[in-house]
Amino acid sequence: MTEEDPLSLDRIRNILVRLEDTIIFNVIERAQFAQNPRIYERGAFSELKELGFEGSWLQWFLKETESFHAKARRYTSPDEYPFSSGLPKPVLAPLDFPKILYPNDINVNPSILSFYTRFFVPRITRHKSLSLAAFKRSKGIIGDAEYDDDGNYGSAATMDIEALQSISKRVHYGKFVSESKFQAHPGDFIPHILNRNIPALEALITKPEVERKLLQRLRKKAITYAQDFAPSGDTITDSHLNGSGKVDVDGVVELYENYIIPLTKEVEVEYLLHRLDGLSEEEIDELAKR
Ligand SMILES: C=C(O[C@@H]1C=C(C(=O)O)C=C[C@H]1O)C(=O)O
Repeated sequence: MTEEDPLSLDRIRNILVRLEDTIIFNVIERAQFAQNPRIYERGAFSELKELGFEGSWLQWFLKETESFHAKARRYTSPDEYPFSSGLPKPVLAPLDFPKILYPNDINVNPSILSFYTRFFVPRITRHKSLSLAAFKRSKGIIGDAEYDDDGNYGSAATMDIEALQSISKRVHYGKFVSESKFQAHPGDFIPHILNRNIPALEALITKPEVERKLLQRLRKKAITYAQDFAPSGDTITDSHLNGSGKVDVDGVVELYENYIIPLTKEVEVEYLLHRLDGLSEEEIDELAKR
């Protein structure tokens, strides 16, 4: 609310760079626990059914957490999106945010939640799940009981929520990126919006060099953050190389390359497809001349 130019593309990109650190550290924190697949299964906890909640442990954690955040007006901010529906109204009047984004109801959190629980959590917790299985075997526990579950349901779900919220913020920032690019060259976008030419819009918003540099920077960050720095200042262990690092470096890079970046671009294009909704032909012509 205090930025001179809230739609500066450089400023928006700097926010995306900072969110890389947040996402990596949230992934490191989640990777300290086993997969605990039970917390993602709907109806797996009879205790929740007795409370009248039919979803998964994580969905219950999300609903309870986001209900409080909704009362505290978190979701009146244009860069915060809930995963749950049916949330209570804020107890405070919404802040008078400047109207930076064009009105829209784009929320891709259902896709983020599905990808995160089905593909990403098993990937980043693999190391911890395997070491847990080895420990259980040493105690004579074999078969399915060896794997995946260390009972840290509350800690794992808490870390999941932090990771999901940071990924959601990052992906939905695609709206600010799109508004910035649209306002810089509306005439480039308008014909393709009117023709709903999605490939042309994708080509206009895609910046391969920005993506290439991002993935390079991300790998360096993940390797650095994954290292265990000896307390006495001895040589740094290359734990990320022998697989015992605090984070799956390839997993973080692939998360961005195969999911976060493509989904961000889907949000950018979806936002553009609705950027002219409700405008008259004269208003669109005026925009095209700018
Ligand atoms: C976010 C932008 O738009 C696109 C998406 C990117 C991403 O998700 O990291 C990077 C570059 C672009 O292809 C941008 O131009 O900065």
